[in-house]
Amino acid sequence: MSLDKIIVPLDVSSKEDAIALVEKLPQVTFWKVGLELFVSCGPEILTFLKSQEKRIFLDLKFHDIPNTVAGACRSASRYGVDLITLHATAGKTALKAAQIAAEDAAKEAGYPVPKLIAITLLTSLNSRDLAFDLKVPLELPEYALNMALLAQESGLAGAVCSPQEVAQLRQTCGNEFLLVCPGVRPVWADKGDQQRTFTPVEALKAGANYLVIGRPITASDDPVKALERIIEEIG
Ligand SMILES: O=c1ccn([C@@H]2O[C@H](COP(=O)(O)O)[C@@H](O)[C@H]2O)c(=O)[nH]1
Repeated sequence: MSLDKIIVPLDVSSKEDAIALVEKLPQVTFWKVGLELFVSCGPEILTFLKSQEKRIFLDLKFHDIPNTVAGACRSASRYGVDLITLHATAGKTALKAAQIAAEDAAKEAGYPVPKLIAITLLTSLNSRDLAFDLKVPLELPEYALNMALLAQESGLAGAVCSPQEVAQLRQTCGNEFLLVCPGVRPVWADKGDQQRTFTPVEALKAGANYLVIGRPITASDDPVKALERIIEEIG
């Protein structure tokens, strides 16, 4: 069912606002907790989501030295979350250490091992940003693919990529590799700061496992209708 493929970010600044959104959209089973909410209310929001039997994408995008990234993934894996993000640019040693730490911690806590997924290149960046600001001498699709392969070679379950790169990553990384796509915009929605977008239908056709769709739903005057419209479009 298409609703199972949609992850909605709780990009709000308080636990009360987050709970109100979860209650407004009871049909959503998979929620994303990102930096804004986690920094303001901490793990309490994870406890709430677990109590509602929701799946949790903990999107804190860890990026640090191997010992620190592994420690963060160890702590995060004790909450029983389903997905955790870290930046592929932390490097192979950090990604491998994070995977081992997550496996050990989840087992100790009695939870299934969360899937670690690596950020390839933020969907708010375009080719110009990559070439001129970040001074990366690779074409954007090649860079994103290299980051995904780095994650795969390090034993991670998947990657976060723009829907525009998902077909290439799916072809190279195979069907078992999880591809989670933010930067998804129905034609009627504002793109905001997202640079590399596809519609929900295009992203799923290209091979995405999950679509992260935030503001088109959560910033809409009627989030319930906006979600229904997206589900209808996906069919
Ligand atoms: O490359 C990335 C990685 C993460 N995100 C996160 O996804 C959502 C997208 O929200 P929208 O409102 O649909 O733009 C947001 O929480 C980001 O932190 C991303 O956009 N791109």
